[in-house]
Amino acid sequence: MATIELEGLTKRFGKVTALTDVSFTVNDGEFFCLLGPSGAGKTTTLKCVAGLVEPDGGTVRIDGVDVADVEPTHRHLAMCFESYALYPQYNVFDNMASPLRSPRMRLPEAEVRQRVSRVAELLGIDQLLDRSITQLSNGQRQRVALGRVLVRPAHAYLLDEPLAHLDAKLRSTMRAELKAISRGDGTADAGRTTTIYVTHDYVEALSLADRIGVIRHGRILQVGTPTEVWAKPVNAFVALAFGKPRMNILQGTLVARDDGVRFVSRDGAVEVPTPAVDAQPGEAVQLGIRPRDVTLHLGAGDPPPGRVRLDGVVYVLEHLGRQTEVTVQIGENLVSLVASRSVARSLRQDDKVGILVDPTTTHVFLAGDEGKRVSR
Ligand SMILES: Nc1ncnc2c1ncn2[C@@H]1O[C@H](COP(=O)(O)OP(=O)(O)OP(=O)(O)O)[C@@H](O)[C@H]1O
Repeated sequence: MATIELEGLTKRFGKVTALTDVSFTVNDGEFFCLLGPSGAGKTTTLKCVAGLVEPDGGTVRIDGVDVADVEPTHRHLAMCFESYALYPQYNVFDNMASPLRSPRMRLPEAEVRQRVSRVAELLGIDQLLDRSITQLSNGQRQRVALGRVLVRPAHAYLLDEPLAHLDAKLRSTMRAELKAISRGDGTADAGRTTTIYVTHDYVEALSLADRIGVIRHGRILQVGTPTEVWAKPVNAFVALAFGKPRMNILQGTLVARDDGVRFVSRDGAVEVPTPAVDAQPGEAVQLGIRPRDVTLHLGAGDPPPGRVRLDGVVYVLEHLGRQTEVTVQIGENLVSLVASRSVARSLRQDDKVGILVDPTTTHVFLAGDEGKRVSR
């Protein structure tokens, strides 16, 4: 177990700036997900921690010690990068056992067997232990590569998209297993192992992480618990990074009315009170509404107290299994919501519908794709 601190890391590759002032701390035993789109700098960050990339500036500390002069092999980290290298001439068992039999570790063979079989069982590859690597699917290879990391006693695991090549069902099973392994369940090592886990999949981050660091263009935008990044995204980019369907973002301005400040869309068709906003009337802003915070209001009648009714027409219906994504056009604005199949079944394109918005669940950001959150 270890604390890992990154302070002001910068890295350039020629003209490309991969990291700018990256700072965050991963606490002892914490499962930390680094989430960001392709090219954001996730792998480079992980490699700086591992010692495989030398940062141009900044510091990496492991348990309070600056590791700039510590060789990768002496950092006591177990790493799994997406381009996993396995020994094709060995079977699965020997691949997983190889780090434990290395001259540096040389664990007794009984312990090697015990560790390999526990992890293999957790990852669902125990029936493959005698197979040659060449006889495995990509998904199975990926699990072997991950297993090879997890068998090792280490101060921390650095995992780079370890579930990338698995199908959806297996990914979700593996997520649960990984969470269990990181807690120390079923492994020989007591307690939780500090883990930095790189992913571009927000579901993975929300379900696995104790805390998430959102990275874009080599900068950390927000670090927070899954609840914090979901409920209080610091800017519009972070808001859009979580959730499917994605958060609705409407462009407009803040306008002072007699009863308080409101968001008014550019075309004037959407007006929603913005009760707690740190911005001035007249400012260009974006209103964020999560699809699951919007409901349909079919028929006439006043909205329930505390809700705002907006009227529009059905723009598109998209079936998502037992639910349907309904996109409603209000003036020039599109607002998506998720309705039950039974409710959506009665709807047709161009039908007039009302939607209900609870202003206390909305998010207000300044204009721009990284527009800062101004709602409290
Ligand atoms: N060895 C290298 N030489 C040149 N440029 C590099 C090198 N490694 C990374 N980069 C560049 O640095 C930036 C960050 O890359 P990095 O691999 O860290 O992103 P990432 O978030 O892990 O992306 P992905 O999800 O696609 O793996 C990218 O623009 C990438 O092209």
